[in-house]
Formats: sequence, structure tokens, C-alpha cells
Amino acid sequence: EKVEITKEQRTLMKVIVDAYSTHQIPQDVAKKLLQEQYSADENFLLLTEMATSQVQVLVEFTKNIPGFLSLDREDQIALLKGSAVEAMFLRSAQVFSRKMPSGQTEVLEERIRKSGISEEFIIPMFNFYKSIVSLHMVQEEQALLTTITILTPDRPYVKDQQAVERIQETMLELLRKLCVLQRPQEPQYFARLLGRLTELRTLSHYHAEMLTSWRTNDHKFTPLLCEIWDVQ
Ligand SMILES: CC(C)c1onc(-c2c(Cl)cccc2Cl)c1COc1ccc(-c2ccc3[nH]c(C(=O)O)cc3c2)cc1
Repeated sequence: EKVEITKEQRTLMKVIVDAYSTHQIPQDVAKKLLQEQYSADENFLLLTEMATSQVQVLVEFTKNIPGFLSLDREDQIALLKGSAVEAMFLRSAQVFSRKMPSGQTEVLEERIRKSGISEEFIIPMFNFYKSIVSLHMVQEEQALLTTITILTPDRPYVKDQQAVERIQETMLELLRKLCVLQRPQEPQYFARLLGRLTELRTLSHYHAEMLTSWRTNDHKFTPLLCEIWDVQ
């Protein structure tokens, strides 16, 4: 059928992509990936700094999602806490997709591999990164997929799931149209994107175990990460 993006959808798309590209980890923080030493402790500290900065960026981005701020305040918090890890997997995956000129990609991979994460989590984590890179998503798709992840209605403690579902459905419809228009020769592409969201949930469960093992080895997190991940 003739798929068309309406004027409202184009406006919605612009708001989301502008917010997504505006709110990025500051370059001086990202550059630290290249400068500091390489030891398991140093890598952990750097990744903690990246994650903390990424959460701040994520909160600012989320506030720009049309409709998000009109949700119940406690539900806004529940959505952020429930989606932070998944949104950060998507965001850090973009570093691997961009093949950074300055070698940040290799450095980020190296630091993640050597930060006290056990091999049983490293394997699915980098399989996920590879699967995201192979999709060659454009920025509109990355921004919408992150938005759809944040607006997942069945996160723990969300009271008004219908209200979240209504906004998420708007984003899903927009992403569906974009995929059809962007990749007419790949009718399954939209389904493949949504399949990544399922994989993200699995990674989110692994992540809870990663946190436990870091804490067992007496690794400290920042106050913001403790709050968003309910640790300490
Ligand atoms: C608290 C730390 C140790 C942590 O715990 N889990 C994870 C963790 C892990 Cl490994 C994997 C996935 C998710 C989490 Cl949430 C992390 C580290 O998390 C991040 C690491 C890097 C980045 C990130 C995001 C965007 C970036 N852009 C650039 C740039 O150069 O432009 C660098 C960069 C880094 C974000 C989170």
C-alpha cells in the first residue's frame, strides 16, 4: 500500500532526531577513553564515568520525547530506571557502528573486555553489538528505536501502562513507515529492528548479574548510577 509520512509525523521525527543528536556524551569525556591507562580498575573507572555521563544525556533526551513529560511523574522515573541499561547498549553500539577515526571503537571494546566482566556476558554483549552494526541503521532509526525502548509499558512499577502504550504506538507506527520507505527491498527490516529489542531485554538481565559481580569485588558506582540501578 502507498505508505506516506504525514506532516505531524515529520514534525515528531524532527523533534526526536534533533534531541537525539543534541544530547551526546561531551567530547572531553569521550576522549578520556583514549587517554587514561589500561588496567581492569582504570577501565572500570572510565566506563563508570561514561555510563554516568550517558545517563545524564539519556535523561535530557527523554525529556524531549513528545508526551513523556505529561506522563505520571513516578511512571517517568520507572521508565527511565527500567530502560537505562537497554538505551545505553543501543547508544554504545553506535560507537561500534561509527568506526571512529580516532580509534575510540577499538579502545571502547578493549576497555569493556578488560573491566571485570565475566566471559559469559562478554560473548552475548559483543554478539549484540555486531548485530546492531550489521543493521546499518540511519540516525532516524537509532533515535526512534531508543525512544521505543524507553517507552516500554511493562517496566516494573509503571502504573498507567495504557498512557505509555499510546505514545509508544505512535513511535512504532512512525518507525514502521520509515523502514518501509527507507528499505523497500527489505520488507522484514522493521521486524528485525524490533527483534533487537528482545535481545536487549536479555542483555538487561545479564547486566543485573554483572552489577552483582562487580559489587562482590567491591567496585564502587557513582550516586547517579546507584539511584538508577537501585544498588548500594
Ligand atoms: C558502570 C559501568 C562500568 C558500566 O556498567 N555497565 C555498563 C554497560 C556496558 Cl559495559 C555495556 C553496555 C551498557 C552498559 Cl550500561 C557500563 C559502561 O557503560 C557505558 C560505556 C560506554 C558508553 C558510551 C556511550 C556513548 C559513547 N559515545 C562515545 C564517543 O566517543 O562519541 C563514547 C561512548 C561511550 C555508555 C555506557
